[in-house]
Amino acid sequence: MATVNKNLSDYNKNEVPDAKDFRFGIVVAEWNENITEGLFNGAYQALIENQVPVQHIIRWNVPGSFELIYGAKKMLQTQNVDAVIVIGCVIQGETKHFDFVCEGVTQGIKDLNVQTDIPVIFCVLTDNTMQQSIDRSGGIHGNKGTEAAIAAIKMAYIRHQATLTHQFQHQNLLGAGALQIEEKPLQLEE
Ligand SMILES: Nc1c(NC[C@H](O)[C@H](O)[C@H](O)CO)[nH]c(=O)[nH]c1=O
Ligand SMILES: CC(=O)[C@@H](O)COP(=O)(O)O
Repeated sequence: MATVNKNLSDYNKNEVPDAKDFRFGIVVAEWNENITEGLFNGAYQALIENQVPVQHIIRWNVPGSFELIYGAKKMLQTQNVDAVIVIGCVIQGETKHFDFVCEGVTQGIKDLNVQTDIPVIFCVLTDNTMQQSIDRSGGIHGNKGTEAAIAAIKMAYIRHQATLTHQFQHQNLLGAGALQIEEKPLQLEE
């Protein structure tokens, strides 16, 4: 379904888990900041509306969407968060640079989702015109930042439930004697 057939800000609050105990990182690109600020506001308000305390939201800025990858990686490495939202707006210019930035960010954020245990939510507009970006950052098509925040809450909940399930299964196996605990000193990567 294309965005034109769905308002990005629409969501069913009854389907959103309780997010009061979750912590969220938001990395915001400064390129097209008139758009990325609108996306951030949509995400921030959606988190607050779903009981996320303001002190559980960490915001970092980066120069452009390509830097969202490194910013999100360092956020994951250094901050205690349950999900990260990356916010950017890439608009087609005269050259092929648009293609490479969009592909690079998409692949980079995908890689972080594969390589780390914390969900990273892709809130990057890749539009042909500024008007398309305006329409999707609080305009006629709603706010992709809102959509991203709800996705972040749902994915943080899925991660939390999966972790609990794994711990429960592990304890059961230990209790049944099916597992032996081997004490080894933690080896940190150089
Ligand atoms: N043209 C846009 C850019 N370009 C800048 C890159 O994202 C990057 O900062 C630069 O190549 C240095 O590494 N960034 C956007 O976010 N949006 C654009 O429309
Ligand atoms: C996505 C970009 O980097 C692009 O907006 C830059 O514009 P141009 O392709 O005209 O250099």
